[in-house]
Amino acid sequence: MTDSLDDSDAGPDTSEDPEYSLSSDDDTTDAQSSQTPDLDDVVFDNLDTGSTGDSDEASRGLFDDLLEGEPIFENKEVLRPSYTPHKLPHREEQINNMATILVTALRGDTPSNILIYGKTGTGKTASAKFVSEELETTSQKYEVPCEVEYINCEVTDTQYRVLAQLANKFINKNADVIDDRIETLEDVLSRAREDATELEATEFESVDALESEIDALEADKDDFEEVPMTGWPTDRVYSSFFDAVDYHERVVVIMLDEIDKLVEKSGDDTLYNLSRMNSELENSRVSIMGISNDLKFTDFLDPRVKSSLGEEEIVFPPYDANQLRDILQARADVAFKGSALSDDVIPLCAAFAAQEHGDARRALDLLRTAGELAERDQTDQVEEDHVRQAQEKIELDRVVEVVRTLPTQSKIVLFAIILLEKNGVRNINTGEVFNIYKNLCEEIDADVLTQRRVTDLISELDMLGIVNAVVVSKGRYGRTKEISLSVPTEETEAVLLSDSRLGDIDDVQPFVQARFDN
Ligand SMILES: Nc1ncnc2c1ncn2[C@@H]1O[C@H](COP(=O)(O)OP(=O)(O)OP(=O)(O)O)[C@@H](O)[C@H]1O
Repeated sequence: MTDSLDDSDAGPDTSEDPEYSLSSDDDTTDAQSSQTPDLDDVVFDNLDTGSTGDSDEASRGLFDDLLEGEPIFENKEVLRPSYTPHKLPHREEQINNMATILVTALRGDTPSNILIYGKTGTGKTASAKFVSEELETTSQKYEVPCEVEYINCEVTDTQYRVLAQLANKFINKNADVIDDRIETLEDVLSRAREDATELEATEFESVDALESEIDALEADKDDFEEVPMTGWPTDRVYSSFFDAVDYHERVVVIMLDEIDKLVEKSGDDTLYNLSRMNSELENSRVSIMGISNDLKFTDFLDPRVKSSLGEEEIVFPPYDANQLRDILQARADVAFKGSALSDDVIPLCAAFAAQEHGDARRALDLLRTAGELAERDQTDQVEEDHVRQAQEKIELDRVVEVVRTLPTQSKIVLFAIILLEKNGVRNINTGEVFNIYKNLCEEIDADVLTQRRVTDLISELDMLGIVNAVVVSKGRYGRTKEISLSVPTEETEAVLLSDSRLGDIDDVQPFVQARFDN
């Protein structure tokens, strides 16, 4: 098809050419437009402007350039957060501790509840998932019923949702178990109808008994009603979950990742209910594995919940630079082509991430981004400089995300600080920020908060690392805050102005002037 077009005089296929469709729309009547288009005209139009050639070259160049460089990556996926590694260096101790506690489940007993603590990126989720998979595999091997259910409480953050999600998981699992059982029994039934001695090896005394067991199983299946994601009273959701879990003998480990988010959002009722279930369950046993990066969240728990949940505690300390090197090296061996990394790359990524409280996620992000930047440069080696650029890029991305998601009032306060800095004001104080803030609010019709609230918002910006506010003593004039920006001015301003409300402010100069008038 392509060949015949190239060789013929008809010119390129214009069916998707925007120029063509524009001109035919522009000046044709309905009657004309229903006629066969005159291809020759279009071809000549394009030839006149020379646009076909250019755009072909441009679109060819776009991908050709990128493909030309030796690819650096062998398998980039292993550097992504979604990848679950099978080896977790420097977490042997924590993994063994978890396994020692959970092995009880394989003996058919209830394991103690476990609380896992550690800062972000210290491998808590990866280790807990690894142990769970091993636990489930071993339970299948020894035919001891043991199941692990994972819930991310950042997403599923109310008692209703947690219980409904769990209920539905177990309802579905029960349905599978029931279907299997019915299939087996129906098989026996059909053989028993031919030959009654087939029943001798079973627990059924007659074909009737077998039939009524199948009917009972069908009825059980119908009884399990899926829980809707809203609308039921919580008691009903709880009892659905309870019945579904207790349907047959098993040990269930409920893994609640980011458990602090659940407590923060909806208190400790869920944990209270889950932790007292075992005294009422007849067939099954439930054990909870909570994961948190907030060491203090248990302070908000009812003492009974706190002691039950924290039967066993496992701490995941931050990684140091050497440990991060090992983690990166193991992944890099799979992710990159043989000699794609220069010697300094892994130590530098590890050193940067070690400064960030030993976060393996950050280290892996850095390595992946450095690789992508090198790929974009079309070099065949990732160099130290790519890591430095990656560090800046990740930091900027973080700032952009934090600033973009600030509430409008905080954005106005931050904009006021930026305006002051851009106009060369040094040692900015709260009063100056407030004056400009007030004017900006009036301009965009936003509510004006009190100076005290604005001071709080400045402290919040400080905590987010966007501004730096230090309290300085002015001797007998008391104390004041000196505020400066901790993030790049231009980029932050651009993010703020992309907010439709702030973007409406055309000329900011009068607002800065206003600080001298107040
Ligand atoms: N010891 C390790 N070996 C290999 N990869 C690791 C190790 N520790 C963490 N990682 C990787 O680092 C990333 C973050 O780990 P993980 O999600 O387990 O952290 P976390 O402690 O649960 O963090 P958060 O509290 O933010 O959820 C994942 O991509 C994980 O595969």
